[in-house]
Amino acid sequence: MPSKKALIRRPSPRLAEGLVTHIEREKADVELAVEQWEAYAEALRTHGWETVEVDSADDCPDSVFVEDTVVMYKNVALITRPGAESRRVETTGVEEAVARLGCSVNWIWEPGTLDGGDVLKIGDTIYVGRGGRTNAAGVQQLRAAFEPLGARVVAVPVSKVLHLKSAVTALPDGTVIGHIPKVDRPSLFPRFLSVPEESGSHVVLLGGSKLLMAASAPQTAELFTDLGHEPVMVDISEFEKLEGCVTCLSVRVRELYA
Ligand SMILES: NC(=O)NCCC[C@H](N)C(=O)O
Repeated sequence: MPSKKALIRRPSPRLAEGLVTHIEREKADVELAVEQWEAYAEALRTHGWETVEVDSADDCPDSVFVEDTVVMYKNVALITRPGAESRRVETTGVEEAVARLGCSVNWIWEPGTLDGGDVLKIGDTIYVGRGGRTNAAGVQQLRAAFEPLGARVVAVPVSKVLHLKSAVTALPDGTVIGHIPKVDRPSLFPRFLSVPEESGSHVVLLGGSKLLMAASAPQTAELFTDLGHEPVMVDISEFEKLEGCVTCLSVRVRELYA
């Protein structure tokens, strides 16, 4: 039976030491971050997702951004090899968690690097961002892992932001959304809608017309409401200070038949 589980990982007490690449560092308030993370997890549960906590990794400041460590396609969990060396140790706990869930497990190997934040799935098309964290070998390995299972992998350049999904995600109808100044090549996507705020580019599909979005994108939420979607807003300000967005705080596991 198709599953509706979401992996999440409690913020590390060292969250404020997380990596910052494209923005100025602003000190994150860890206590507030934990509250925001709990509200985020609650929003997932309210909309029918069973949250599964990966064992926390207190020594890994960026471990809350669990999306970067694993890519799901069908029942296969592809454990990544994060582009930032300091994040590679995060994958151990995630590997244990997906194995416990009954996923089939595969890996990105050296010299490949790939962050889950660079992978956007729209049906059986998998866009992968080739940027600061994902290299060409990582793209090739992603292809080798998922194309035999029926996916078509499309590589796109990413230079203006941390990850592909910092620039674009997709609405339930497959329309790709992004804030134009941050998107390298909007023309690569068959249907593209420009949004007014950078953080409006990030949505997690909760099911039906519900979209989980950051509270920092109220104008984009209005645009989506006008188009018949139903935004569910969460404040993730402390994660945004570390270049995180709503997408990177969870990994939805939808096709488990265990
Ligand atoms: N998928 C994502 O957008 N992940 C955000 C990761 C932020 C973290 N501070 C990092 O630089 O790796």
